[in-house]
Amino acid sequence: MYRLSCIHCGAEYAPGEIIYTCPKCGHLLTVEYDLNTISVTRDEWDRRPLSVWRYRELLPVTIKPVSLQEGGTPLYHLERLGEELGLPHLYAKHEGMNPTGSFKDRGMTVGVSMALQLGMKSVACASTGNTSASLAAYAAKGGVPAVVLLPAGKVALGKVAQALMHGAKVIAIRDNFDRALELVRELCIKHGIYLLNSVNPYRLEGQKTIAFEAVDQLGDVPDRFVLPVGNAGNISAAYKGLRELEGLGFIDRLPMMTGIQAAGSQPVVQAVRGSLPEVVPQTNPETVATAIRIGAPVNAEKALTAIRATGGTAAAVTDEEILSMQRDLARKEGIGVEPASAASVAGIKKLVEEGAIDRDERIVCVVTGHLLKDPETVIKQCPSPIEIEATEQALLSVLHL
Ligand SMILES: Cc1ncc(COP(=O)(O)O)c(C=O)c1O
Ligand SMILES: N[C@@H](CCOP(=O)(O)O)C(=O)O
Repeated sequence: MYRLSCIHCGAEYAPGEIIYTCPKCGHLLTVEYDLNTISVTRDEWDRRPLSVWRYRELLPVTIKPVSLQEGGTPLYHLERLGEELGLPHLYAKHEGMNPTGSFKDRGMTVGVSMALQLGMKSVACASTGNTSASLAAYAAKGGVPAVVLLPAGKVALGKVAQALMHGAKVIAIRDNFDRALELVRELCIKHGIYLLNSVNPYRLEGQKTIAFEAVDQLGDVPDRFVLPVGNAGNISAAYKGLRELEGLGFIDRLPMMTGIQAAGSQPVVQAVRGSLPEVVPQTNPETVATAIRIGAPVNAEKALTAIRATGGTAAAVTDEEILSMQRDLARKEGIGVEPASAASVAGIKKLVEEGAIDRDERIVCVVTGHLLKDPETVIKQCPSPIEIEATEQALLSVLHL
């Protein structure tokens, strides 16, 4: 049993209402379960395969879900990087291993299922790339048409390719992501299209399962949970999920929620570090990590609560620090991620250098999207392949043998 409730004024709404913010005060909504009526045990969950749907008692979907087998992603112990940083308990949860290569699939399996459950006939989103790739795939699976709005020229190649190939109507606007989101919100409200950005509280329900899985894989609550922050939905979702586990008595403490942004796009970091009551939007965000090139995060209010209520923190990393960590993850750990994803681990490195982290902490960094999402940024950082004549002599010569 669940209802929608406003995170600000507490007004409650029936689950079937197609609303994204509180009609009374305009603030964000959340899905609230009556935890007393949830009778599942941790043992029951443990007997099911690791996946978003292992946790179905804490998800709002009552129909057969639109699924591409999302979740169940690996949790890697970063042994080499951890040793270099003096962090023996450093882990990465590789969300790039989801069906379309990012954590968005956890949200979309729930979001597109809810679209069908609520009788919606079409779906839409604005995107820096991954949301559109995921929505396009899940809409295809669910048999609903999808419209996606992208900031022209600022979306990584792999993501555009996915949205196009899965058959979404792809529209590139001559402005940034924040404007695309404003436009698509208006479009959806005026034309009865189901909005599947993270302002949709049901979509975030799927994303909270990243934290559930991490706790199950680690066998305990990490001391710190680190996420790259763009629109700030993921950090909010993870915190909400962990609160629910606490409410059910499955865990007895919360990790320090830690958000990492790019130096050129860091409104949440500025609010946290400046102890501001709310996030001040940034008008011209810029970073090589295009996935988190977002100046006006819609979930800022939820994210600030997550960070502040858990004694967490936020940090900004430069593009060079992001790319350097992308290379380190690839070359020292064999983990291929896109730039925004490397930001979480780069942020931990920075916090270690600042002396802000206890080295014995058990730290889970969420690495959010796959290396192949943004091949152009990869190619720019690497030497070209060595082209030779097809002879043994030429081969031995370039190998200095
Ligand atoms: C790869 C990647 N990492 C991180 C983020 C940031 O997540 P959020 O917007 O939930 O803060 C996004 C998109 O939002 C993303 O695509
Ligand atoms: N990085 C995101 C930006 C949109 O965020 P959302 O969580 O509100 O959908 C993307 O991949 O588009």
